[in-house]
Amino acid sequence: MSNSKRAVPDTLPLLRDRIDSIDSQIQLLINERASCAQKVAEVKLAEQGDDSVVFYRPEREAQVLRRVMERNEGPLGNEEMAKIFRQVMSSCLALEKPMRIAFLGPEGTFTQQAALKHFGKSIVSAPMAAIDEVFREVESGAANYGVVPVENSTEGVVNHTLDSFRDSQLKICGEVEERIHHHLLMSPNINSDDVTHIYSHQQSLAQCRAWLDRYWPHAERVAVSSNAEAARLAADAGRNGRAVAAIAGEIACELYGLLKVSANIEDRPDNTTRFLIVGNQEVPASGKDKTSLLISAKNEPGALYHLLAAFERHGVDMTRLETRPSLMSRWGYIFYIDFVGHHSDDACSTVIEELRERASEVKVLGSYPVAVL
Ligand SMILES: C=C(O[C@@H]1C=C(C(=O)O)C=C[C@H]1O)C(=O)O
Repeated sequence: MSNSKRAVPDTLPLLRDRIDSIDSQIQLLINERASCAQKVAEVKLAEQGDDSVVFYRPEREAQVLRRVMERNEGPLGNEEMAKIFRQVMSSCLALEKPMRIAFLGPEGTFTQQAALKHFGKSIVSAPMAAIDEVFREVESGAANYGVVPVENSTEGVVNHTLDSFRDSQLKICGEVEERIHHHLLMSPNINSDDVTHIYSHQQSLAQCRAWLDRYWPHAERVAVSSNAEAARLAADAGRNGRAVAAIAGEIACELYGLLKVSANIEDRPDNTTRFLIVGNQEVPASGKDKTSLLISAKNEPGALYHLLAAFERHGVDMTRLETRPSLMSRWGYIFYIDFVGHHSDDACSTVIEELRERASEVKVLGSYPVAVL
């Protein structure tokens, strides 16, 4: 006992020396990596030319991160290690020019959180007021990519996002999943007993419905444009002595200086939202991909059955099917289908060909790497 006590002051400086020396090696290696990435960028510039050059390669980044996770032996966990490499790549890419990423804002939304998770922190993030504005910002070239929510495990599909693909030529370049934790937030200068209204986005109110019924049955639920906006309104109200609460996530809580009165109030502990990355790029196969299609079916008996049969015939695994009204004809429908694989894979391209024979329109919204983080 007394020996090990005496050993600590001797080993602590030694361990710290060792850490210092490892850090300087890591730093050298990171810069060596960054120089390599710069050279890759020069090659891309020479090959593609000034105007059309695309530095960001989603399939390559997914492969790098998957390899990091595969070879990881700990003690750091796979995801933790991948997050570190995520940021290293983000910094390397930003050496060219930080990418401008439009997302469903305002500042502090889960979509912003998803954008940072997918691209790392070395980006310029551009909050947009609505999902179709995110699409427009990318279509006009003002932003390199956009991030929009597409489905939540508790509340289902985000219709605005699916509908935006009807008239857009943008491609899906990636997906990212985010565990969604909601908190009840209030301004520190109000009394929770006085609260009569709870603000949040309609999706978040729905994801906390049972909790609200149980603990706040008499508070009026007010749907606003985003949960970050709800947090901003609650902070504003608090400054004016009005007792309003908000349901929002961690970054909105910090951003608006609110007090977390109840944490993790979502009804389902596995509450997860999936987001899509949209851009102007066709992403080559990464080895583990997904494809999204938009299909306008002919209005005839068995139309959906025949579409689905093509997947079964060629052993392609369909992961999602959503239906939206077509708007072109009354009671006509558009189907959104996700399946495992890249549209250039043999089985997938055969399925797409067969769907084209049956449907009035088949639009490949994109093939993209399955979310790594
Ligand atoms: C370096 C490259 O360009 C970018 C940077 C990457 C990286 O830092 O590893 C990976 C893919 C691209 O987004 C590349 O294409 O290899």
